[in-house]
Amino acid sequence: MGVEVVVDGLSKSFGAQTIWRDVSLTLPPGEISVLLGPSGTGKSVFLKSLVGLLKPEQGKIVINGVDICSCSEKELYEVRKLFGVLFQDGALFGSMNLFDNIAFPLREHTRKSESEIRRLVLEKMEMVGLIGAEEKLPGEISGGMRKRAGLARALVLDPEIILVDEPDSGLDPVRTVLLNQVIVDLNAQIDATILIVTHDINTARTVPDNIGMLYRRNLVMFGPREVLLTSPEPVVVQFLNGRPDGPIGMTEEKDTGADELERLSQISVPPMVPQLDVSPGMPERTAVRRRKERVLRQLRTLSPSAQQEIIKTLTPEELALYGISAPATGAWPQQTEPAPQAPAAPAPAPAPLPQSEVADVPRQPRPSPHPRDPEAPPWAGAQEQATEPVEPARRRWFGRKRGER
Ligand SMILES: Nc1ncnc2c1ncn2[C@@H]1O[C@H](COP(=O)(O)OP(=O)(O)OP(=O)(O)O)[C@@H](O)[C@H]1O
Repeated sequence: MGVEVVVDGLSKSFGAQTIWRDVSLTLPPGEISVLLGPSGTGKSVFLKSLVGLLKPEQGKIVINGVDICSCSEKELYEVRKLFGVLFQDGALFGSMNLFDNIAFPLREHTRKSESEIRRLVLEKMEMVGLIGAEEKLPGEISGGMRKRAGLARALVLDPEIILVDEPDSGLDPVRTVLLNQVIVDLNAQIDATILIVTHDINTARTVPDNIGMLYRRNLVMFGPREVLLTSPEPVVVQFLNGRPDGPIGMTEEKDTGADELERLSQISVPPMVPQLDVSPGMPERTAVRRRKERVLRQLRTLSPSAQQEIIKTLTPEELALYGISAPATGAWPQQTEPAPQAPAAPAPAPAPLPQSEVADVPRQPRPSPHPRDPEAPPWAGAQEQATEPVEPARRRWFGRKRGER
């Protein structure tokens, strides 16, 4: 299984330009996560920081117990072996055929025999559907094939963490969906921890287990996909609807008028769509089961709308197993804490949760479109207000507090 990546209080600047500050998140092992954000918010800088190509000024990135922000070069070299990276353009050598491009890391970093290299390269080419294209040069194939070749090369050293920078860039919507399917199938086969940076709304809605968003030098949120995909935060609503009006402008520093925010608060988030399933014949994604257990343990800490979406996906057996009662109108599911461990023998299944009851649960109140503090980002006030009814203790739907695991 892939390894966990713990990012804690990370800040990165270039000279006087702060790219992002105090970013904390955990990429759960073996799960697929997506990082969204408008152009220029530092998503690529974040990926490069994760592999140690850029050094953040503050914070930690802990992988297998090693903080790669403060470790020795030797330790960093070892940790880097865990990564496979697919860059935006595939980063293929134009003068090498696909076979040699994909074999390159094996020839550079291992002492494997040519016959073993051949076996491994063909295995990865098969995984991404490129068998038969071994002799092609990068310039002779489509953008989608180049991406898949880049992915095969990222896979060839059997990484436990795969970083994918804008897999959709330069691809038409169909090729993007096909590449997304390859990534989901790969996750099922090798169970690697995957982080995808993308602008593509469809990718964000259908591929990941978890989603985060960078905006105005902050990580707005990071958590189970249901949290962001049902969030009424103006920046999220604008992004997911691809609208010109809202806090995101052509320049990052755009000031959003109260009228514009008010208008945006009337627009609903698009309904959730199911995650991409694995292709027929592929193994199941074990990450799905692990994620479900993890998310159910933190269910009561999530936004009501996210809870509602998660509960909709549960079978009656799972509702019984996790002690989640069907939400009566106006009430949220009650769950005893600490979250229950799965009992040895499942309790008898209750009657199925009536769909009408799930649908009737009121959505969380829309936050005020007016931020409390003119310096604070637009979601800052909204988050506190919306969290209040869920639990008296301090709520965090998105991300983690510093030091929180
Ligand atoms: N090596 C560098 N030196 C100085 N500034 C840099 C460097 N790398 C990135 N930047 C700056 O960091 C900011 C964020 O860049 P980055 O490429 O990470 O954004 P992004 O969110 O990935 O954008 P896009 O979605 O358009 O690819 C930009 O202003 C960019 O100019």
